[in-house]
Amino acid sequence: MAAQLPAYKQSFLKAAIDGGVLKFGSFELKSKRISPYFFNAGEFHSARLAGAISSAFAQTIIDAQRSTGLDFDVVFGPAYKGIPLCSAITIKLGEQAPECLDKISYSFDRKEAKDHGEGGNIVGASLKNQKVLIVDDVITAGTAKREAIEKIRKEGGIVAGIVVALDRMEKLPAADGDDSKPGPSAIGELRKEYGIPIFAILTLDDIIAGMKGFASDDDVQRTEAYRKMYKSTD
Ligand SMILES: O=P(O)(O)OC[C@H]1O[C@H](OP(=O)(O)OP(=O)(O)O)[C@H](O)[C@@H]1O
Ligand SMILES: O=C(O)c1cc(=O)[nH]c(=O)[nH]1
Repeated sequence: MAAQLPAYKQSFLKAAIDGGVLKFGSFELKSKRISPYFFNAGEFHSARLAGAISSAFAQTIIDAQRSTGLDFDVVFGPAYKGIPLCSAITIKLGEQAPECLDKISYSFDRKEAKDHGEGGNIVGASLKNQKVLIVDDVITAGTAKREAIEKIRKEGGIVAGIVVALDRMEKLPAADGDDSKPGPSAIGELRKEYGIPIFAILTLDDIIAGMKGFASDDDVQRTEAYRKMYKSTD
């Protein structure tokens, strides 16, 4: 286990490993890259694991509030994996910081607009004129995060920041499709382009340090080779 990590990150990494959230093999990502590892936040479904992931998010958010002044009204989870996250994290924040019980809410989007009943794309708190914190499982190329930012802005919200469980530390996909060239990070470009802070509970470096005790040498080598190929220059 990565010894330098704060205790709550270590126990989150342990929960991800023990809960089978972190898998090794061959996985096609949203970006079309083929990855030897995959972080499936859908596996955090038991009461124990849902508690573990929401606690780690709440701790990361509270640390960011203290250290950077992060301020928000609504916790927004992009469909689909962001949906249970935003709800569980909001409940956990209310428990850990009771002063925010009546101050913060959650909200999420539908992948397809609903054309009956209340209609629309957003479920939960209105985003209009609200400071919105996006929570999601993973950041790879930043495509899903860009879509979420644009949706929130369209609804009149102000994006306050992003918190993810895992920063895969990857470079942006190359415009010419040649992924072998060095490139800037997806996370750094989002920070610059939108002027927002982005926080992660774990990074790929933490995972590689933590997997050494339990994964096969072959999986460690393939994950290190993937990091070498796709890690950003910043
Ligand atoms: O493009 P990025 O911002 O780097 O993020 C990669 C995202 O892609 C996946 O979501 P997907 O859109 O496949 O939806 P899901 O939540 O339904 O799995 C995954 O869950 C990450 O959230
Ligand atoms: O980039 C993705 O699509 C992705 C990577 C990952 O580790 N986990 C996930 O759910 N999606």
